[in-house]
Amino acid sequence: MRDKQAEIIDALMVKPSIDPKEEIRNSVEFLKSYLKKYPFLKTFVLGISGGQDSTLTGKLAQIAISEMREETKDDSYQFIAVRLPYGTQADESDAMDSIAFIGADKTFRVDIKPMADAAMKAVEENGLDISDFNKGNIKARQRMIAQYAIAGQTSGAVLGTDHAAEAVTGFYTKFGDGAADITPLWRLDKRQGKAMLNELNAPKHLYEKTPTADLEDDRPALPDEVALGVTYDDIDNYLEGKDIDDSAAEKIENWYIKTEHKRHLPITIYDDFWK
Ligand SMILES: NC(=O)c1ccc[n+]([C@@H]2O[C@H](COP(=O)([O-])OP(=O)(O)OC[C@H]3O[C@@H](n4cnc5c(N)ncnc54)[C@H](O)[C@@H]3O)[C@@H](O)[C@H]2O)c1
Ligand SMILES: Nc1ncnc2c1ncn2[C@@H]1O[C@H](COP(=O)(O)O)[C@@H](O)[C@H]1O
Ligand SMILES: O=P(O)(O)OP(=O)(O)O
Ligand SMILES: [Mg+2]
Repeated sequence: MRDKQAEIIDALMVKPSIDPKEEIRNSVEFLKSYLKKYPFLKTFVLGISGGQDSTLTGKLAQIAISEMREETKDDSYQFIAVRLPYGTQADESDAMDSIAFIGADKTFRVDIKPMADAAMKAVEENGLDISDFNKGNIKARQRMIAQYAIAGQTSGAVLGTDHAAEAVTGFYTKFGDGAADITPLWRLDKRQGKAMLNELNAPKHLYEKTPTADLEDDRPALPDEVALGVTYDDIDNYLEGKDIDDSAAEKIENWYIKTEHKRHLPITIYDDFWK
């Protein structure tokens, strides 16, 4: 194994293989133990896009919340699924299938288009042209603003969907979808998440679909693998300690090094990870 590969696997705590049933239970118990530690927290809030990661995170959260309700007889424990389209969303039906599979207690819908467009316009009044790529990150941050507003009103915690196969390349918007209170998938790679959804009898089309951040107007539904220049198969094999092509391994390591700043809180004078 490459030295950097061993370092990354250690940092992201990825296992070479998992028992899906066991990891489902670990995640649910983790979420429940957090609610028990902080009893003022009554809801989990999560954006549901219709993709693999939010489907899995949402299902785990709903199981945890349902068990809490059952065990405590406190009906204020609720899972809140949040639809966050930018105007219309081409794969809206997948998002609705995901919410139906999760069996979400509540579903809210916030169209982020007016607020994202207003933020763009207000910044552009300073003579700056915001690129379509940068606008994509504004959309991701507006989604997180909406989720925190809902959590603030419902004694909630915001869940994030970050997992090892995204964390390794820093493939998320800093303080956008990268901002959350609890990340139940952290440690898992993409195929391990798929195996857990299979175990949970999720509709196959929700975890066999092509992963996309779908943030750009000019390149709708751009596959993550095209944006990254490396496949999730390679990323998963790398994270599971297997040998992959040197060129793919180098790409992954370059992404990891370039995005190190995203895996830390704001840098202070005492930090030295970047030196
Ligand atoms: N999960 C997903 O699929 C998903 C979701 C959202 C975004 N994305 C992708 O993630 C990427 C996000 O773009 P990005 O990474 O350019 O934007 P970003 O906003 O996440 O990070 C860039 C910002 O980080 C800061 N920064 C950059 N280098 C730094 C450094 N060395 N030290 C400290 N701060 C630094 C700067 O403020 C810069 O504007 C895009 O490719 C987008 O498509 C993927
Ligand atoms: N369109 C969306 N509606 C609700 N929630 C969304 C939407 N797009 C993204 N999200 C949330 O952000 C994370 C990260 O998305 P990526 O597809 O990985 O970029 C996603 O899991 C949702 O929670
Ligand atoms: O985060 P999601 O749910 O949108 O999944 P994916 O990243 O696979 O699109
Ligand atoms: Mg997605």
